[in-house]
Amino acid sequence: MNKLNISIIGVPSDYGQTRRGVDMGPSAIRYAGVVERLEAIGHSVQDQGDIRVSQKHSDAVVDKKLLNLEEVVEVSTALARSVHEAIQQKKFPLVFGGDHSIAIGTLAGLSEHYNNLGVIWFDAHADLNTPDTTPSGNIHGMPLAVSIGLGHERLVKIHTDAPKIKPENVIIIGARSVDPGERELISQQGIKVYTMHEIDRLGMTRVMEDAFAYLKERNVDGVHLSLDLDGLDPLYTPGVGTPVPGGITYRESHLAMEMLQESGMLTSAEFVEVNPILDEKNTTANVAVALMGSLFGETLV
Ligand SMILES: NC(=[NH2+])NCCC[C@H](N)C(=O)O
Ligand SMILES: [Mn+2]
Ligand SMILES: [Mn+2]
Repeated sequence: MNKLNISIIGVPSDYGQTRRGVDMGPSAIRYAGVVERLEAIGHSVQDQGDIRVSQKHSDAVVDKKLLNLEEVVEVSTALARSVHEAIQQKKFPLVFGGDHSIAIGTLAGLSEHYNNLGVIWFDAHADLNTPDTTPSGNIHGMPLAVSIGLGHERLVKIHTDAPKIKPENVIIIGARSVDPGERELISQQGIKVYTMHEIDRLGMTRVMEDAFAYLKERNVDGVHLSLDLDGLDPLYTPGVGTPVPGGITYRESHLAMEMLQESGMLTSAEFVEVNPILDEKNTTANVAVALMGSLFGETLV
C-alpha cells in the first residue's frame, strides 16, 4: 500500500446551518484517535490544527436565503488556502468539518491543482441548492451547486473565479432527500446519482465499480471524497444535524471505503457534519475514524 503524507485540516465551523455543535466535529474526530489510527497503518500524519473560525455568532439575519454568508465566505477562503498549501507541499489533504458548507473551500483549494477532478459525494442529500431553490437558507445545502459555478457570486468566486469542478465529474452516493430544484439541476447538469434505490438494487460493490469505471472513462486527474456522515443510516451515525432514515449501512460504508482504497484513485478527502452535541457517546466520530481506517488501507490480516 502507498504510504502517504497526510495533512489534517480542522474546520470548526457551524455557519452553514443553524444547529449548534457541529463546530466541535474536528475535536470529536481527533478525540476518537484519528492520528494514531492512520499512523498505525504506516502513514505519516501532520495535524495542522484548525482553521481560525470566529465564534462570534450574531443573530442578525442579513439574507434569509444565504444565512451567515459573510462567515462562510471567510472560512471557505481560509480553508481553500490551507488545502492549496498542503498539496503544494505534496501532502494528502484530509479535512474535518464542520458542516458541509466547508466543501466550498476544500474544492476551491483543490481546483488550483486539478483540471479534471472527480468528486465522490457520499451523502443523504444532493447539496445542490441555490439561493433561488433553498428551502432553508442553509449554505450546507449548497456546496455542490456553488462548486459547479451556481449560486451567489461571493461563494462561486472564492479562491479563483472559474467553476471548481465539472458537473459530469460528480457522483453522489446515498441520496434519499432531494429537493425539487436539486432534482432539476441533476438532470440538467448531468450529475451522476446513485440513490438508495440503486444501492439496494445493485449492491455497494457494483455501485463503486461503476463509479470508478465512470471516472476513469472521464479521465479524471484526481478523486476527492466528500463524506457527509448523514449518508449513513442514523442508526449508525446519530450525531448529525439533518438525519434521514433508510441510509447506507455500516458494512456498506466500510466496503465503499475499502474499494476506494483499492482503486488507488483517491487524492483528497473530507469528513463533515459530525455534531457531538447531537451524538451518543461520540459514536459518529468513532464511525468516521473507523471509515478513515478502511479508506487509508487498514487490514485485519
Ligand atoms: N450537508 C447537509 N447535511 N445538507 C442538508 C441540506 C438539507 C436541505 N436540502 C437544505 O437545502 O437545506
Ligand atoms: Mn447530508
Ligand atoms: Mn451534505
